[in-house]
Amino acid sequence: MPPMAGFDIMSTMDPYFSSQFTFVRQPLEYHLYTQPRPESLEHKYFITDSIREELQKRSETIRTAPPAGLNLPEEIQEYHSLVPLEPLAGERHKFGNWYSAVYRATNSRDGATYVLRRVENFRLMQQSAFSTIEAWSRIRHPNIVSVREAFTTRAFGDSSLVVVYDYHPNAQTLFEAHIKARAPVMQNGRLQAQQNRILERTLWSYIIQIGNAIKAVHDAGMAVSIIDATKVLVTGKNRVRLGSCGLVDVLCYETRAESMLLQQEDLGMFGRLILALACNNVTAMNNFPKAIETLARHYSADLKTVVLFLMSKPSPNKTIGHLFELIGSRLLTEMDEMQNAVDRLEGELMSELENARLVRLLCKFGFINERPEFAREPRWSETGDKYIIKLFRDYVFHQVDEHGNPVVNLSHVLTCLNKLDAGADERIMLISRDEQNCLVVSYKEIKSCIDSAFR
Ligand SMILES: Nc1ncnc2c1ncn2[C@@H]1O[C@H](COP(=O)(O)OP(=O)(O)OP(=O)(O)O)[C@@H](O)[C@H]1O
Repeated sequence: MPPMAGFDIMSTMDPYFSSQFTFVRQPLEYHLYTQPRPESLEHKYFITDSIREELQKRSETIRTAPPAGLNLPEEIQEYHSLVPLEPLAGERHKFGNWYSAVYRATNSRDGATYVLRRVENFRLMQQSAFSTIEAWSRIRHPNIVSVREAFTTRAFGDSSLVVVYDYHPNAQTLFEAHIKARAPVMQNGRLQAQQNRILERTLWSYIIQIGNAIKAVHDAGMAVSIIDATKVLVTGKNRVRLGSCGLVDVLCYETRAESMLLQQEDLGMFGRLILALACNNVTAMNNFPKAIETLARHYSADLKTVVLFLMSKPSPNKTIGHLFELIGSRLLTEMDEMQNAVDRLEGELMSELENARLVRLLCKFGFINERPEFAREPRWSETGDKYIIKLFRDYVFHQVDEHGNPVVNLSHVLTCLNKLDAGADERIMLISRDEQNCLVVSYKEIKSCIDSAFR
């Protein structure tokens, strides 16, 4: 019996002989397993439009140039191309006792984009205050905007403190996403206020994500110190991250309370944030009984229990760990959602799987075909290897139907390129445009022509 390709049948018979008869693994021609899809499903070769649009918008936001005349420093430390992330004119809110401003900037060392949060007119009393930023920069958590570094600068014309964070393009604050009043819209011929009420399952998702972030910070022996609707960012579909971490630690370095106390305060702030989101009002806490009544009217009793726990008096039992005991099986729902989201994204990624390889192949093609500087060189003449490549290019891209109309068929192009990349033995007939020449060649031969021409 002839041995099977790449596999010696003897090696399965007697384990004592296995060292003599080894299994020879053949390279898989897996490119050939990509079956062309029906023409009507050609769009499936690419990620869906909604995701593409979202990512494209983010990429565009990162690349927009700063408007002229902003009068901002050209460069601060290693950061340049500053763009304010909020309007410079109009009402400004204070961050504690200070005015602050947020800028996007590019780092010249790694080329990445960051956020600089500047606190104006700040005088650093002790250099050791920056040790808290070092501790923050060691925390990497999916629900915390990463803190990179902090420094003081006179580049803005005053003495400013700058804390650098990761940049999440097109992020919104929870306030902007859920609480800020929206312009009324036309409905049934009448202007109507837009419904802002946040869904209960979204609220639970936020509670779990923010609770998770707080737990990571408390486990590291630190406190968040600012949990506020304007300082929590929504960075994608229902994904939230605590922003502005570490800032209070530097600003209030001299007057910081003990971390146990600060952690209890974190839980209170967290409760107030949930209440503000549930009531659609940042000042909901000013009338606590009414706020609880509104919450009870629109949401489940479990949500009320969580808020009451977070707003209860400080006690040794009031910890972020205890909150997760109250949340219970809702954690599983959140886990399901997350896993579904990963599956969805993997599915999207699958549709782009072959594209990078095919683009490289097309680039190779582009380098070889129609080089004007070689037009009269015998080596690049319209004969031999280069001629085959040219005819193959026509076979892939320039076919016409019986009426002389171009055949625009993506599946045909991808099938040809896949077979070419795999160097298949299949033979095709290449015909010159004037129909005077006809060559029968295999993909394997065309592949070797392309390789040698490219070299
Ligand atoms: N790390 C970040 N990545 C992307 N955008 C951010 C980041 N941090 C803040 N922003 C954006 O910058 C803008 C200004 O942030 P800021 O914290 O000043 O919010 P704000 O709503 O203006 O709060 P305040 O009322 O306290 O000024 C917000 O739109 C926010 O989405």
